[in-house]
Amino acid sequence: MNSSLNSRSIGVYSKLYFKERLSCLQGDDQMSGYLPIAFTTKMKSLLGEEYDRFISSYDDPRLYGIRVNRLKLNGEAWKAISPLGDAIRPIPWVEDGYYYEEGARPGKHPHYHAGLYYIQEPSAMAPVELLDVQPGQKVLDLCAAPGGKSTQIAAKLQGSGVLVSNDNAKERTKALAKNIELAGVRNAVILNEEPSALAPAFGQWFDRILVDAPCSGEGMFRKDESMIAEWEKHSIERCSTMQRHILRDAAAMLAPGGILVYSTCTFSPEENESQIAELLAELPDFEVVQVEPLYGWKNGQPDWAGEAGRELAPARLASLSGTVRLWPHHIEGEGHYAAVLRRKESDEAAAISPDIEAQKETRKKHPKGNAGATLRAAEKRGAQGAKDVGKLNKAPERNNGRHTGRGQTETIDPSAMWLDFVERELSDAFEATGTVQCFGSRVYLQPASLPSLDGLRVVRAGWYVGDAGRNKFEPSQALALGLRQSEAVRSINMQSDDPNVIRYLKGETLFVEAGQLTIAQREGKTPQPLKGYALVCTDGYPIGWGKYSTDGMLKNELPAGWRWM
Ligand SMILES: C[S@@+](CC[C@H](N)C(=O)[O-])C[C@H]1O[C@@H](n2cnc3c(N)ncnc32)[C@H](O)[C@@H]1O
Repeated sequence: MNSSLNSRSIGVYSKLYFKERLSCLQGDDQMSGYLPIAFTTKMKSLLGEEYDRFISSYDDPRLYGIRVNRLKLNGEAWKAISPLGDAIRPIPWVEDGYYYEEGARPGKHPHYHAGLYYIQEPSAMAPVELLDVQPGQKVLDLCAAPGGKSTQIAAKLQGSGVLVSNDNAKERTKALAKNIELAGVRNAVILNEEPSALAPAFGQWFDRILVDAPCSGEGMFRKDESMIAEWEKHSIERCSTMQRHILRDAAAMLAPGGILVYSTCTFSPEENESQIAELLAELPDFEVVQVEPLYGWKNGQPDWAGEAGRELAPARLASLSGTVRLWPHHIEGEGHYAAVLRRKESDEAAAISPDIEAQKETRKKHPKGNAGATLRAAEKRGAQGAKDVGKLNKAPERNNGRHTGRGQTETIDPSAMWLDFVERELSDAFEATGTVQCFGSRVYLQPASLPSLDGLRVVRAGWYVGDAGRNKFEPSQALALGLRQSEAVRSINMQSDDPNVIRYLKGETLFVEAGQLTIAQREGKTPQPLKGYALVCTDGYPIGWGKYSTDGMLKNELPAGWRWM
């Protein structure tokens, strides 16, 4: 790589260059004319004669993608009920991913509010496809907000196993939680932590880890012009330092034989091949799993790995060609990079001769990224075994006492109230998995076998099913969206083009004939009265709760933050 174009020179890039027109471009509206000169100069040097094709792709219209949520239905079933069904094309690298046309506005359809799909840039769907997630596995999505890839992972898990979704930005975890709940995920835990805090808590616990790293975002310039302005703020050098630390902590949590996918939406080699080369030099028990560059994807570039690459044995350096680059001039999608890494099984690791010298050198240079130390701490903690998550110290217990009227206080047990709700309001089809965990009056179903979350910042300790405050159990929106229609005792279904659906989504009260309610029959139990919670559905998929009263009124229980805007 040309040394005059390293990350330091990018730092010198000045705002004066921003939006300056490149002399070679014609036409006033061309986006390529607004790219930072430091960026285009560097790309020219990297791409050589391919550069012209690359840069003209910035003047192509941006692409729009949608991924059908296979936790709820598959692509064929969705196409059969969706007005978008005829106007979409499959994205070749993702099951049930589709391109849709600009102006289709899938976010403004009731199916969006039922969590039937996630709107996601087509290339951004690639990393999870490479992660090879299988039902039952323990999966960590380390940089997860706003949750596109977490919801994709959850669909691969099909409700079994555990998804731990983490992001260190508190504000962004709100969108993460909402998207996971909208998708109807039952087996996720959402955390708001630095990776260095997670590694000691989990040890080598995960079968699969996704590091969708914060990056300089060069691959998103066409999709989102604001990324160009962000580019200077998140300089390549700053990003690559962050990535190095995140990747080391992630590596410390991968089980032997496990797979870690590292991905970015940027082109800079410092954030891509160099990161992987450094990791390979430092951790001899990690290897690159070769990805076949199908669909117009291109090989990673070992010769772009820079200094880190020179420290690697030739075969390990060459293995970087098995990482992939998604170029906007070769595929219908934005720019991405992905590397699939595997941690060798313990017996394989013992047999390899580590690049010891390279490892020592790298540790000297990046003392904070010392995965070995983190790992030792993690192993120590792992040996303590799982503790009762009820001791989690982030959600202080509220006073759940209530007066009995006899001068005594009776303690309300939120978990008993949940079980009572299950008994009364959910049908025989409902099968709860996980353990009931209560934090204050909030009740969660937590995936079994999770290590202790003590001391961690927990956003959701599992599937948030409801709140037992105010002397009654109120089912959550997350419960509604995670259920199937048949799992509720009472439900009402409306076609998505029924104006009452939008009225409901806007928070209005509906009037419903008793005959429109579906009441589930339960074996050996007296039939439920018409009055009570009803799961409101569109085209057979839940969108929230209503409370039915016998005068035909369906009181709207949709929380304000979930309403149609
Ligand atoms: C590329 S975005 C992730 C997009 C997400 N995977 C998705 O598909 O919706 C990178 C994320 O990394 C988060 N992040 C930045 N530094 C982090 C760190 N040290 N630990 C964990 N997350 C971090 C950012 O807040 C941001 O949400």
